[in-house]
Amino acid sequence: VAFEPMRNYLDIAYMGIISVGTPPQEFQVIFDTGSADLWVPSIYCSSPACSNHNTFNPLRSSTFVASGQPIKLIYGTGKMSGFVGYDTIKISSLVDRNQAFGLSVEEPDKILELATFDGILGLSYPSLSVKGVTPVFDNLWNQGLLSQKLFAFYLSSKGKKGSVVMFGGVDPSYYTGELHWVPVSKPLYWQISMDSISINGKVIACDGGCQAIVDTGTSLLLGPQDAVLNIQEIIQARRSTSGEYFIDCDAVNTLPDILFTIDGIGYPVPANAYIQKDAALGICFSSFEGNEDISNNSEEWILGDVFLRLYFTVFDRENDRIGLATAV
Ligand SMILES: CCOC(=O)N[C@@H](CC(C)C)C(=O)N[C@@H](CC(C)C)C(=O)N[C@@H](CC1CCCCC1)[C@@H](O)[C@@H](O)CC(C)C
Repeated sequence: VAFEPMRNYLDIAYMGIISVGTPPQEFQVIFDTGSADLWVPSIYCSSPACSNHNTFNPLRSSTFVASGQPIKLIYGTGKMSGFVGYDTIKISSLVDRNQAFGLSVEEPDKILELATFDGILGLSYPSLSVKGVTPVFDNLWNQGLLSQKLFAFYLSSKGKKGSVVMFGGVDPSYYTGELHWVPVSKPLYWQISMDSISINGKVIACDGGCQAIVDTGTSLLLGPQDAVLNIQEIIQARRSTSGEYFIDCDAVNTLPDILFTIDGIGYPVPANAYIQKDAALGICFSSFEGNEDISNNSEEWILGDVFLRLYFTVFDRENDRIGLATAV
């Protein structure tokens, strides 16, 4: 099992260090199960986001091979465009040779300029990656570097042991109880079927079942606008002028768990997880966010870091299933 330690940035993002090229050039990347491509900023990018981040210089890598293929990646927050190159990528003890990755030429969004990471390493299915590009995990597997075709995430909360993504095996010291396996419903994202979302035994969303994407690259819990509005009301969150929903911080002690039932098993999310405290401002916000991208009828949720801090998650490509267990 290869362990890649990650830094927890304010419970918003988890990033680890990889190196690209020979000799190695280091980058901080988000390990994102919600996308499938690897890219890093390059010396050919003049966006503000590139001038204040590490940039890859292919001219200084003896193992770099250019391809004329353009690449353009669009995320919920942020986008990049550039071109595809091949080089050696190092992730902890793993040496991923001849890996296709994006070199950015444009990174127009402010969010990437302010980001505490340089690039993104996607861990979703190859069907989600740009045409003809083999994702990192698939390349690692194809090179026989992993004993099992899976990876797992432990996302730390404040003051707990370090966050880590482990490749090729599961270290059971990161969870208690049993792993519950849920089949991937559609192998594009790490997508599963969810039974319901309830509070005090009453279904408040995902009534009759819905889809959920398990996404390490998303900070909060996203759902259809009106479903989320209903939850905001139930937890007495009030809309601020800036569009966020804030809650009386004392409510953490009185609001009940919200239960995400998946494959017949209930996964409680306590109020201290679905309420984010902004320590600096001393105010509290709801961790539920309406996703305007997702139409209200295709009830689809995104279980981000808020959920993943509570539940150690195994992403099993061998069996197209996700394992969930209570994180230590
Ligand atoms: C308080 C609000 O927090 C955020 O908006 N956080 C950002 C991540 C932060 C590190 C900038 C977020 O959740 N972004 C989601 C927003 C989306 C759920 C509407 C996203 O685009 N995540 C990216 C990965 C992000 C992209 C921005 C850079 C960091 C990695 C990817 O997982 C999704 O595109 C997957 C898709 C199913 C929605």
